[in-house]
Amino acid sequence: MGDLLGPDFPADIGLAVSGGGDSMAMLTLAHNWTRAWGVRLWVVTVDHRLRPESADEAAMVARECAALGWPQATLRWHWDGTGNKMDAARRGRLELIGAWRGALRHVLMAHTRDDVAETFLMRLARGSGVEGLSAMAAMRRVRPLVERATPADYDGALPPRPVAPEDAAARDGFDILRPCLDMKRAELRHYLRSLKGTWVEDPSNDDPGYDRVRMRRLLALLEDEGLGADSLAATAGRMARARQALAARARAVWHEIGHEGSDPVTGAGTGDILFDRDGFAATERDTQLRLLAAALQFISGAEYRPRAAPLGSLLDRLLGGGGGTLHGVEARVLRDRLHLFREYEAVRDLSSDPANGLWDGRWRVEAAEDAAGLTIRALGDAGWAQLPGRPAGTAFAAARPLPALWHGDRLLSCPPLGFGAARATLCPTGRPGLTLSAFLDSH
Ligand SMILES: Nc1ncnc2c1ncn2[C@@H]1O[C@H](COP(=O)(O)OP(=O)(O)OP(=O)(O)O)[C@@H](O)[C@H]1O
Repeated sequence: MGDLLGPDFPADIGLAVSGGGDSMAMLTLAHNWTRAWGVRLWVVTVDHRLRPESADEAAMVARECAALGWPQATLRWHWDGTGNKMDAARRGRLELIGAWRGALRHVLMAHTRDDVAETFLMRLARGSGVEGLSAMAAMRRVRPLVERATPADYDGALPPRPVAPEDAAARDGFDILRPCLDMKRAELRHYLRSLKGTWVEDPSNDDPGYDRVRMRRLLALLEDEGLGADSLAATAGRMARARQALAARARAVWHEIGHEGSDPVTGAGTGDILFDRDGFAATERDTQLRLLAAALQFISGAEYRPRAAPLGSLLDRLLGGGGGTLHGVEARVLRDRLHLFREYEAVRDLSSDPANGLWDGRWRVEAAEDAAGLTIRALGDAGWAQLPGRPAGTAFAAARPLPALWHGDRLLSCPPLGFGAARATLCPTGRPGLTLSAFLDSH
């Protein structure tokens, strides 16, 4: 655990505990560990309210935490009935935990080696490549989705809040740590049983309607044939290392042929990504795809990598001298460069108050004067027409999606083009100062 947290780990650590065997075992392990290290645990349980027993399960976690002496909160989730239920629950859980965690920098989750093996099989069934077959990392950064928010519907204790919204803890999101990745589910259960610990069996873990449950059953059959969770997880681990090597190669190519966030002529920060056309064309296809996928996610802030088929066809079009849009990004060939910028359609209707967090999830815009009555909207056609002159080097199409400060219909400022007195800070995927190079690292 200490290895995962690093040498200067904080005194307060979050723990996501569902009441299932894995996370109850993690709670017990962490409890014993804290004795040696003087760490305080803050436990969170999300009651998804999808099964009648879920409230009792959360209450069981609350009782166990009270007995151990750790503060616990139960956050209630409301499903709006849209999307895939399990996927929606997982996202909703992360959002609620993000709002709950306050100033906590780390939240521990009890994913196990079996989870890695099941995920590997699920991805194999979809024909995934190195990316999808890579084992989940022991640490994953979650970007700040709901800065400064407090969960609306909860019981129990909330961790300390950040002192100011500008605090790094509030700004940079938090890390999910997975200390049980090298442990097997059976080991954790054995550990709990021997300590006479309590846990609940979630009946949906036996529902063959779920892919994961079917893979768990398949894994049990494979295990009998000598192809078990250990070997699958080991391969997934090797895939993760291969993926890191490929990412390192992409980063090296990026440093040779890439240009970030700046207008080719004025140097102003536009958040666009450009590649030298010849250098890009001379790069091997895997790296081209990796760079393109990273650039699309970096610009749009999308949580997921674009799908392989549309990504491949966008790459083919670019290599053939054409362009296209994907993932909320427009890609074009511009003389000797490939130019990727935010798709105007994706931001055309976004309007926000300068005081209200990030515009388009990636721009912080500060007005020079009193911001009352001002809005941030895309420059658009109307803003372009109000610019005092043609911005040197920025094409109309790439300028339209840039953030601008408006007073009604009057354009006051478009900071990325150097027009007006407002200031803008680019925060790709919600993180100020994130570079594509660093993004490729964690990608
Ligand atoms: N409802 C929840 N409330 C709090 N944390 C949760 C919840 N569901 C999952 N988690 C966290 O995410 C981890 C992985 O979730 P997953 O759904 O894969 O759980 P699992 O493998 O069934 O584990 P468990 O037996 O602990 O429920 C859990 O071990 C736990 O740390």
